[in-house]
Amino acid sequence: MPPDTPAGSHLTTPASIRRLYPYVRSALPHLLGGMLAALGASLAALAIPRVLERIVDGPLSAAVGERDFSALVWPVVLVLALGIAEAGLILLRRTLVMFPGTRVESEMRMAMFRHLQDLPIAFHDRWSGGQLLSRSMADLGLLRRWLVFGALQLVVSFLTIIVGIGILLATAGWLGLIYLAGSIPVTVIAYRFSRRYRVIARMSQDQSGDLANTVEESVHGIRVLKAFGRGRDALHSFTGQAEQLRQTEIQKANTQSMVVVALQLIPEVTLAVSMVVGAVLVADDQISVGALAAFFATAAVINGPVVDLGMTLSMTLNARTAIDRYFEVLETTNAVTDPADPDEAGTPASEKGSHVRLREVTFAYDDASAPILDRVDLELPAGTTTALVGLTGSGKSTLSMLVPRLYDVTGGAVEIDGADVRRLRRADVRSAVAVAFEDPTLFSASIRENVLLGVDDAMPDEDKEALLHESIDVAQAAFVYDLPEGVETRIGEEGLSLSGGQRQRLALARAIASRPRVLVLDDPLSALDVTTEEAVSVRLREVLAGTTNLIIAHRPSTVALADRVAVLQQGRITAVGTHRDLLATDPHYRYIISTLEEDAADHGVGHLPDGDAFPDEDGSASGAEDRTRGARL
Ligand SMILES: Nc1ncnc2c1ncn2[C@@H]1O[C@H](COP(=O)(O)OP(=O)(O)OP(=O)(O)O)[C@@H](O)[C@H]1O
Repeated sequence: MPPDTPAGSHLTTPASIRRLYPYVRSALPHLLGGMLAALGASLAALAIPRVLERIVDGPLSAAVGERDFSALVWPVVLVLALGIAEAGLILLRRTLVMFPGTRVESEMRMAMFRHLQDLPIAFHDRWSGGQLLSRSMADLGLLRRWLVFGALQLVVSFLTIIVGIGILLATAGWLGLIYLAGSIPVTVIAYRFSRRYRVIARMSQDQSGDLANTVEESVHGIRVLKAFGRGRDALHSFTGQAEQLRQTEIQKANTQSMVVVALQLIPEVTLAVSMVVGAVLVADDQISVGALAAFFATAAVINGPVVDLGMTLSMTLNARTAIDRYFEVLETTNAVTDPADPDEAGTPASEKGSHVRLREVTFAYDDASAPILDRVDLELPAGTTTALVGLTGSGKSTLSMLVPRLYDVTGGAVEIDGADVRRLRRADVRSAVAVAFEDPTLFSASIRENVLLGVDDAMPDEDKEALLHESIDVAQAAFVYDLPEGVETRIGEEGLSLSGGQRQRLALARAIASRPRVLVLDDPLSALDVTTEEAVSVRLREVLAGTTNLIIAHRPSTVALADRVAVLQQGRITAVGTHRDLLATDPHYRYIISTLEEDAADHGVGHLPDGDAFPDEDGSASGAEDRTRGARL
């Protein structure tokens, strides 16, 4: 969810808009050119009445009297030229601003995407996808339309009104003053409208973000909704939100309509009053007929921007809301950053991977009152495999995410080869540590691209090819060769066209392919059937032997992959040892294992592999005896 007090809401509209400067800087010459063209068009429109005045007071009366129209030719040509110039300048304005407008939109969108990629997981925990989607798509589209049309229109309208009233005051005396008086209620109405509309515009754009989020969640979770027959409930909740948005839009339209009506009415009333006063002034010979005609023609030119003011202002306020919403994301500071003077990544402790140490690590989520991890001490010697076990919700996944610095510790330190991960470049940490998450997310790309995601782009193609097939082989994901285009097959959105076990094996292949010095596997075999699990385990053991591994285990068979086990209980590591020792000495471990065994038995998976067993510290197998004890306890 976005923050409660939106950043930028305290700013005035000009101050909020000024934040666009870095993005529109390069487009400013074009935008200013467009503005000058629009202004030129307005001036041309304002000049036409002046020519009309001369025609009416001069050649027209003579021409009508003498039926000789030759004196009208040049004035008419001038009016025509002014009209053509106005049209040409409008065209020039559109041409000048169109291209830079789309460029600004696209650059702002890319900046947002870059920032979203950079922001830590803690940010994404708080913000919904729909809100981010609507800010990077709908809001920026709105902003572009305002930049190429609304912003220019606002400035040009404002200047046209000022210059037009100035002309009226200078040329039409009392009539000019009447028009000026009419502009006072216009200003008051426009000001009150702006205050009210701004609040509704914000509400509407936030609600459409929430609606986008509901659509995204329902589409994402369509299987669950269908399976539980909850489609109707989802529709009901969607309808509620859509109705709320509709009501806000109606409120918005009503507010806009009222101001449009007022802004239409006031100039008309002003003109009616002016007509009466003008007739009296002409009758008293205080002004000429030509001057009266010029007054009405000028007033007609000014009335256009006045009547459009409601639309121009609402566009500007919508754009201001879009700017606020955009910068709320963009101005979110990243707490997980590269240090200004990063240390060089330490030399790996051994050829078999890095030495990882969690030193007095404490961690609390942003919105949590109590820490999840409390002064955790854990060492992962190079080349070893440690299984992390604990009851559900004990903080295993949380701990695993501290190693690649997806979150920063709130106390203590995570060290890789003696270096605090916060002192290293994030790219160095992430190339040293690979993670396969419990929920294997795959991208809408080919199998090859998904598996080689973490592989250095500079690696020669033939090495990449070998790595791809080796990783697929280790993860027992040979099913990919049977897909229509083998490893080039594109998998659907987030890999939904694959089964859970297939996705999990590809995620495992991806983690293995990046050849990390530290491999973190969050319950890597949870979606596999017994046979596949055994096959993967056999091959995985070979890979694990060459790196430092932390495996979160929810099945006894996953524990069996490890040399040693660490027990997480109430935010602390309470015991570390071999499975055998812990079974003998640690009651909480015995309890966990018996729970895991029961779960495994209930689901017919996760049994200890045949002919294999928990290795002892010296690598020897502890055998069936332990399994029996584990199961019994
Ligand atoms: N993003 C988050 N924001 C706030 N709290 C969270 C977040 N993620 C997890 N938690 C909380 O942290 C605690 C530990 O969660 P975690 O997922 O690390 O446990 P776990 O041991 O991996 O659980 P499981 O075995 O069920 O996967 C839980 O109480 C959970 O509610």
